[in-house]
Amino acid sequence: MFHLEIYVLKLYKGLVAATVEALQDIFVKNRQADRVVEQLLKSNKKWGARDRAFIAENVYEIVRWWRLVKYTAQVEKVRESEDFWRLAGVWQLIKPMQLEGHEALETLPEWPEFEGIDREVVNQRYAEGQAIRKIAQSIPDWIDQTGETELGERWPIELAALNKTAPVVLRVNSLKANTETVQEQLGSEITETVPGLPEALALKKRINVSGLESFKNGFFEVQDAGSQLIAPYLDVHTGMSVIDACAGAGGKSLHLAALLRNTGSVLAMDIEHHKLQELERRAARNGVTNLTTMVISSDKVIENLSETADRLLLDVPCSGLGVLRRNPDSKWKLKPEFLEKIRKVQAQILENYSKMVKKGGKMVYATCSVLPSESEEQVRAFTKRHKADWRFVSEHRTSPAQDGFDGFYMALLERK
Ligand SMILES: C[S@@+](CC[C@H](N)C(=O)[O-])C[C@H]1O[C@@H](n2cnc3c(N)ncnc32)[C@H](O)[C@@H]1O
Repeated sequence: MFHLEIYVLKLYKGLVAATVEALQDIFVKNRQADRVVEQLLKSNKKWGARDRAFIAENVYEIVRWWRLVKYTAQVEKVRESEDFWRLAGVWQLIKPMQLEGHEALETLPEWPEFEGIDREVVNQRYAEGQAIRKIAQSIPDWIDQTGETELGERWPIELAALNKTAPVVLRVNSLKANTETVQEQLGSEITETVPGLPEALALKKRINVSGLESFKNGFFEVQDAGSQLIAPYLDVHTGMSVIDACAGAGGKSLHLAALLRNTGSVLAMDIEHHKLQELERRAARNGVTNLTTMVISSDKVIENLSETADRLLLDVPCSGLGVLRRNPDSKWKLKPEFLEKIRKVQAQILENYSKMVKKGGKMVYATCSVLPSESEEQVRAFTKRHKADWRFVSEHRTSPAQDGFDGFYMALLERK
């Protein structure tokens, strides 16, 4: 969807050192990759646009290809600074084979940190790694196994697509703007429309959108195309009472408020207060006036809202295995125990929160996971338990492999 520039490669030691520092923060201090990159880029005002792009791209791509890079570099445990430097050096050699638009380096610079990296050995190890899926696709054994068990033949195709760099997609805020005006403001060569998604604009060229006046004025939000299908799936009409019960920082709450054209009400709920505070800031920027927030501090909060919603969105917490393109570090941090636990939380949320829907009202259950055990199977189990009072209407999946969107699942159910 967007075009990468061809980089003529010259390595600058300061930038590689910054990349190494970020990787240490992510893998040793266990910090979130996007936060680390954001903070690092803020910390040095002297870096130009190309330097920033170099650091962001190299950090994200090394994290994405971590297992493959380690295998190629023959580093089992990455602990010391010298291990990280070795990985950064080996990555520079294999980068042109992994990413489009990168020229091969003739040789690595003769820095002491890169001593002992032999190009021939690197090429040989890289070729060997390509024959082993979990190495070539850089995924932990247990996730590869779970994916294969749950998705069968579709798994290798989706896995490969989940390792692609994600496009940046905007959702135009229909309360303040339309796609034509935003396209004009950004420049026609910057964005393109997305078939089937009237409010989406995909960036053809990576730019820092959050610094733009039109962003600060609330004309658009950054939201993946697959995610933009979820709020419309809830079939909202003006004047309705809508609850978004796992609202987080509110990507979908804002979309729901816009679909309601600021009529009716959106009650955005979450167990985490700081996320709702961020949502309130975003709502103000978006010109949203029909939204309130509420922290779920106990079961009582949910009970008190029994049969009050015309529409309910349950965008439940999940493994995030549909959005690995954007959060490649999560595959290294995710643990089987967490997946087990989160499936139970999903079932409980469906069971308890669905009571907030009025008779005749509707609910969408959504995940950003490619796994049926967090998605289709949860909905099947729920409708089986509640045959008498809930009707399954429809479901939809987005596929990173087939439509290039993140991997979302959404099911629409109606209360009898
Ligand atoms: C997939 S994220 C939501 C993303 C959000 N809807 C958006 O569009 O940006 C799931 C959210 O559920 C929240 N959560 C976790 N457990 C919850 C619970 N028991 N009840 C309500 N929300 C919960 C998390 O804090 C997180 O913000």
